[in-house]
Amino acid sequence: MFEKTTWIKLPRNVLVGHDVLDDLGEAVGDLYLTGRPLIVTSPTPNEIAGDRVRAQFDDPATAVVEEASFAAVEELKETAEAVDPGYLIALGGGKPIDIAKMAADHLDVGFVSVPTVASHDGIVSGRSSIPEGDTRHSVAADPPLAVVADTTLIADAPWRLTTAGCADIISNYTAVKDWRLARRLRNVEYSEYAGALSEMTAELLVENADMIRPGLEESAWVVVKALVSSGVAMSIAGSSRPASGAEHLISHQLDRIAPGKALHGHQVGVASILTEYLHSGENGRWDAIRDALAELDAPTTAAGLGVDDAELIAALTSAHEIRDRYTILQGGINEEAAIEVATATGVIDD
Ligand SMILES: NC(=O)C1=CN([C@@H]2O[C@H](COP(=O)(O)OP(=O)(O)OC[C@H]3O[C@@H](n4cnc5c(N)ncnc54)[C@H](OP(=O)(O)O)[C@@H]3O)[C@@H](O)[C@H]2O)C=CC1
Ligand SMILES: O=C(CO)COP(=O)(O)O
Ligand SMILES: [Zn+2]
Repeated sequence: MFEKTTWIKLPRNVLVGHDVLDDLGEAVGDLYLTGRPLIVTSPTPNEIAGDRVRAQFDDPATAVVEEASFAAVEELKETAEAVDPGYLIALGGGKPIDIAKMAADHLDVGFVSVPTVASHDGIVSGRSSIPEGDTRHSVAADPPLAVVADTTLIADAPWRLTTAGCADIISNYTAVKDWRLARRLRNVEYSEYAGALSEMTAELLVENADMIRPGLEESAWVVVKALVSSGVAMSIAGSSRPASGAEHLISHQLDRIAPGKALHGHQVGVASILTEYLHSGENGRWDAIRDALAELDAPTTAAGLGVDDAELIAALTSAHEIRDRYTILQGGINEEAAIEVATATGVIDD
């Protein structure tokens, strides 16, 4: 008997473009939500865009979060108890978006994502990534009901955050390779639709890297659309598999070994060079990944990430220990082999 069920949760309204922040009220109105909104933001986006958001709603409440942590999620839930919001609006980068996403899930209310940076695909996905001690927990939650991404604001945000978002998308290329490998060797559930969408999104960014430039609104638009596609791929898969393979494991280990030194997207980009080499050898597309990252001003080396060669090697050799997710690193890579791949790809010096 056929017993499979699929439940794909996707945002209903996605607005990306020039000054669309002023259409937020209309996009939210179209969702038929009731009650007052609680706007969850952090200091800079609150200063840049908080008043423009508040002006579009009756009786909005605001919570400003300073850090991403489980304590911040609990604090937000306490604020929500006092405010009694009908829904949450997250305004800012990954920090307020992840906290609002998780709190909304616990409170059983909807949430709307209003990214002011394009730093990673968490701005549209159904996953929160919350640091705790030296670990980052990837927690499933409902994706946003709507995403309103104002390219005017995003184009003005620090360029390094945008290049991190680009690198997070480029890393989908190796994430999908790991997913396919896991299907072949461990029969893990695989979605052709999610895999193809994620892979195509990464390919498009690699091919068009030279057209993505700082301060250009059109570039912000291309990057946000790619992040939306990546989020949709994860929603179709019902997991982060289409966008998170061994390169993400290496990055998660770098978060522990060398915390706070580099942005998530930059770490997964460099790690993707390594895992592509491991998948396909010297004739693989690791150099196309490296060249696309370089074209975008994203780091391509350990030094570019601000981490020591030894820290990079430690992350690479221990990445397989942290998650039950079959990848090219299953069983681990020893130090000698790790140094060889990192040297061959120029990620560490000879
Ligand atoms: N859910 C997921 O899949 C993933 C989640 N993450 C999580 O996301 C977080 C990192 O994301 P990131 O977006 O870098 O985090 P932040 O929200 O901290 O944003 C980065 C910086 O940009 C500032 N900022 C925001 N908008 C603007 C703007 N328009 N102009 C200028 N500055 C701006 C913020 O200011 P301020 O300091 O005032 O907030 C902050 O200093 C981490 O908590 C990480 O764990 C990372 C990867 C994946
Ligand atoms: O960063 C992500 C996808 O780009 C989320 O992946 P994780 O499930 O590894 O946290
Ligand atoms: Zn990522």
